[in-house]
Amino acid sequence: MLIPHANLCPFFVPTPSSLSYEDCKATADWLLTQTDMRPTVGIVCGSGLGGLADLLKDQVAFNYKDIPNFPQSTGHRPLSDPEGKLITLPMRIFKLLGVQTVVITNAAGGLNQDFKVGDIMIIKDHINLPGFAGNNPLVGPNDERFGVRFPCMSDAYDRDLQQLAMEVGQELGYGDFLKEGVYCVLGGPSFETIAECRMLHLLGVDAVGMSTVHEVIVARHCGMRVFALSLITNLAVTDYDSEEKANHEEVLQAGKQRAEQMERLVSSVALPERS
Ligand SMILES: O=P(O)(O)O[C@@H]1C[C@H](O)[C@@H](CO)O1
Ligand code: HPA
Repeated sequence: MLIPHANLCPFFVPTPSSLSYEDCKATADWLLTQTDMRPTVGIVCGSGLGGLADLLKDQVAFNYKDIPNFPQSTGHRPLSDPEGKLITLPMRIFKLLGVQTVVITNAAGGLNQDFKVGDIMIIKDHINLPGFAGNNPLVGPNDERFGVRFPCMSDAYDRDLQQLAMEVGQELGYGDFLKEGVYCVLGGPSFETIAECRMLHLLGVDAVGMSTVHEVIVARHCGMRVFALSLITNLAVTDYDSEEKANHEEVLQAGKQRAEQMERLVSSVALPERS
């Protein structure tokens, strides 16, 4: 199953009703009545990377508005938008559909000095910076039917899938632009200041973005394997003399230029029967 993802809403505070087991089960059960397909891989597409959907054969597509309890739209939300509470709901629906592996892609700004625009970074770990201030999607009552109260995150990103992606990437001839690193999420929607980029660099962050981490936390909470890639669409500005300015058009453009390779890598790692 494949969906586009929403940005992190920094003031996201889940309420029991927004994430109840019963809501998710009703949604999953409805989807299962609509198709004989039983997905084992769930894919969340990042900015400019929606072309992954075209790789799927025998597609069954649903309008979000027709799916019970499903967020009506995703994408860029103002901080106060209450629908932002629902960004991780699809992970729990994936789980109840039988999905075992979640693949997430995103666009990100490169902080590692060795990174170039167009590099693909296999995410090996993350920093949930908003989480330091209590912004964690698991805040609130815990439903043990999804997972434990205090889930481990030291194994958030599946190491076997990371290694497989490195090997497959080398075989595909992607060695020059395939990297690995730590992704840090910020709330957005504004891009970072120069001082913020410098701070993130000092913290050991390789790429910065506005998504993915909350989905990863919820996916791991309910026991799915996670594989995630960042496309480096721009280089974060750390120099006050620089004329560079991050902008969304540049992000989308870089996404288009590397879309084919991203799609091939994802399909080779997660959907080997399709590649
Ligand atoms: O793939 P995502 O949505 O994480 O992409 C980044 C964050 C913003 O949505 C957008 C900014 O240009 O790109
Ligand atoms: N910062 C945050 N999010 C991003 C960036 C960035 O530089 N590029 C793409 N998404």
